[in-house]
Amino acid sequence: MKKVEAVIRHFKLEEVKDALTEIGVQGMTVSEVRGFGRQKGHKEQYRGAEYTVDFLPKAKMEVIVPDDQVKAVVDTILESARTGQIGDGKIFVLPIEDIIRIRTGEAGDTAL
Ligand SMILES: Nc1ncnc2c1ncn2[C@@H]1O[C@H](COP(=O)(O)OP(=O)(O)OP(=O)(O)O)[C@@H](O)[C@H]1O
Ligand SMILES: [Mg+2]
Repeated sequence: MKKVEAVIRHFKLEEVKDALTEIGVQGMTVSEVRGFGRQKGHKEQYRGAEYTVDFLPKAKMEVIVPDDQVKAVVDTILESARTGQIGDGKIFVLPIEDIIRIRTGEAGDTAL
């Protein structure tokens, strides 16, 4: 299992969620984050306003999927989150050791 973590633009959240749901993703966690990429200190557009602050608000999406679904998930995020402008975000893929469904105690793949 892998965790696909994507830092994306807020306004893309629904579109990315819908696209991932369509390819069979069963669950996800979303949070509000702030960060910067390689244009640190430069101006970037956010909801029509220009920001010069170091930390820009972004949305972070976390999805745990079986190894054989990682490529489809990454490709889907690439397609649905991209505008082509700087600040589109980034995708991180991390190994996941285990996952346990609290209600039933099921572990591993069956707990996804
Ligand atoms: N190396 C990194 N480590 C952790 N978070 C990062 C890293 N790079 C980017 N991020 C996160 O992703 C968000 C968006 O990054 P961004 O898309 O600006 O990356 P970039 O490398 O500057 O690419 P681009 O040139 O397309 O802007 C940042 O605000 C930050 O939250
Ligand atoms: Mg950037």
